[in-house]
Amino acid sequence: MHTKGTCCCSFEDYKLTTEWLLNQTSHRPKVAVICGSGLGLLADGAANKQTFKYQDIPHFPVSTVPGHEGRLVFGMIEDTPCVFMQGHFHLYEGYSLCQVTFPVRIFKLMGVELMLVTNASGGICPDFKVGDIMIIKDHINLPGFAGQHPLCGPNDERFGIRFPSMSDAHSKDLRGLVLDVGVELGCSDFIREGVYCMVSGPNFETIAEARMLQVLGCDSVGMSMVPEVTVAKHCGLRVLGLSLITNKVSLDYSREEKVNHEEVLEICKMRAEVLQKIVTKLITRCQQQSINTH
Ligand SMILES: O=P(O)(O)O[C@H]1O[C@H](CO)[C@@H](O)[C@H]1O
Ligand code: HPA
Repeated sequence: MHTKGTCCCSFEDYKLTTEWLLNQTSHRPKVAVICGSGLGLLADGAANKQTFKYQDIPHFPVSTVPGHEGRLVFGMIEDTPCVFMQGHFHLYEGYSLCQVTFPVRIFKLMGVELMLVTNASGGICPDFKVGDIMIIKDHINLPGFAGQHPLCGPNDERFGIRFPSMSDAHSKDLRGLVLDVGVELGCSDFIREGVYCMVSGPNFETIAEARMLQVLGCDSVGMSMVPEVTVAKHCGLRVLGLSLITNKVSLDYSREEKVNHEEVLEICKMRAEVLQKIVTKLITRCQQQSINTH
């Protein structure tokens, strides 16, 4: 029985979904890629694909936001077995954080070791331009400050410890690797690094809120990713986050432009191909490194 404020998913739920998937596919993914708004194309580079609609997977939430296809795609990037989430879940859709992060624990139980998260966000750092790709160096869990935290409730030691450290949530090695990959692909000009802040949404920020976030040290703001990263880190996955700057957040009352989701998707479409190249190369490099270090 679940009590108020605790996780709505039991270990048996996670196990059932994992076993269902493992029975349906012979893929055994080592890398999971969560594709943010309009970035489902990241799965296109995978070979030997097998796709499941979220609605057909037991206990899986479904995507309700345009730009989130709602499909789980298994496939190979060179020699690395991967799983791609074409669309993820948000608090503003009405999901609990336990539902939002449900797939992460499924990945863990399936044997995934590395999770790459992508998303769209609004640039707060004045140096950022629309179309920049921000390597997430760190994050601020703003809903977490108000008790909206995916690890609230009884701790399940089978996944991780009660008080996990988050000071190294975003792998330093992987961040360095993205910079190298950026140089190789000739796209260093628009690769940045910064702090991502999660807000619950669904409205875009007021100017006063945006100014507050800037004072707090946020370089970009979005409505996702932090719960997934927190749960991934809790259960021992390596994590790398990449955020596409799709708009500049208004910090000035005289600015007339207003952001909208269509514009966000448009920029994602424009950058999806290069982001796909970065993700593909990164996965290949990780595979080579693990071969070299074993
Ligand atoms: O974080 P993702 O899902 O990539 O998308 C971002 O873009 C949407 C708003 O346009 C919100 O969902 C926000 O979080
Ligand atoms: O400006 C933004 N704010 C919050 N979330 C977002 N996702 C894309 N752009 C934004």
